[in-house]
Amino acid sequence: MVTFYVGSRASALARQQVRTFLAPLREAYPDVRFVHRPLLEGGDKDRTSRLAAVSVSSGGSAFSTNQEAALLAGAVDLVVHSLKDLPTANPDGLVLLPPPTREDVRDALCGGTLADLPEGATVGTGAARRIAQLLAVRPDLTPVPIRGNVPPRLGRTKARGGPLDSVILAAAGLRRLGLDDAIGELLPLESFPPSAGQGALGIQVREDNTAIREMLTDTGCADTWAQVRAERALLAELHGGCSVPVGTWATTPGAGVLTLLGQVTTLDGSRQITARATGTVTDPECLGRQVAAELLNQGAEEILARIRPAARVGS
Ligand SMILES: NCc1[nH]cc(CCC(=O)O)c1CC(=O)O
Repeated sequence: MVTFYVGSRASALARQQVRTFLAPLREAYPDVRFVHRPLLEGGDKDRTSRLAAVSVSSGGSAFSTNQEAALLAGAVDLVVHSLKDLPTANPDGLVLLPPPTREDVRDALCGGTLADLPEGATVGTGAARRIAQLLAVRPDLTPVPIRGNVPPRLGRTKARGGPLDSVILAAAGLRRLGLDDAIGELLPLESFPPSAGQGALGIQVREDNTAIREMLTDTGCADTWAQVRAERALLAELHGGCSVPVGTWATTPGAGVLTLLGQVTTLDGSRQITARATGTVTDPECLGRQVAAELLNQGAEEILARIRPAARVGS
């Protein structure tokens, strides 16, 4: 019997994402054994994992470098990431495969609605993009930096006994964890375009692992794949990671059409640049570069250059 080892972070969300990803595969390949090997990342302190010591010095994301090292070392055959946590620079020897259909791409306000929050209300989010977008529509609100996994972040709201009026979280994570009832408002995509790849899984394998690549050739969603490639190409062109105030949202309305919205906002929300274009699903990177170029034409570099050294917190 063939066994494939599947890596992911050890959080509840990551475990749920692996279950969701593996369910159809387990059904389609009853003779293959899929073994989940959760692996703690970055700030995680689990000493029991024999893989926790493996690390790469590629300067990658705190959410993904251990996973990538485990893949390269052959300790796992495949890693299920949250795509938006994966840097756009691809480590040598690893490739991304088309992921399953993406979850809800929107950000969610938990604890009221934007219109109902009183003047000066606190909104928990550490993400530069979310802070900037929030202040662009409600400059009176008070962003409060929060970090950590989804459930403890949600626990910071007054509704759940915490100190904050509200928090912003990705709808995808909330839905995957069955926490949809905490959503007060799904933020409109035109003013709150998400992080590149939000709501999608990042399915990463070794480039030379033909067995698993063959098995997974037909399991991905072509529309999701075109969308996230365009979004990531836009982000890469702006040299952005997960810590810059860049929002991007691609759609595939049908007939091979791909649309892409890009948005860059100053951290205080006072200036916002938006660009959009339409292309084809056959060349998502071209569309991403085109929209990025339009943003740069409108002055995006000036905004990003000012923010880059200061921005540290992801999402
Ligand atoms: N940066 C943390 C992170 N990475 C992926 C998700 C949620 C799931 C997703 O967007 O795919 C989250 C939490 C959040 O932003 O609320």
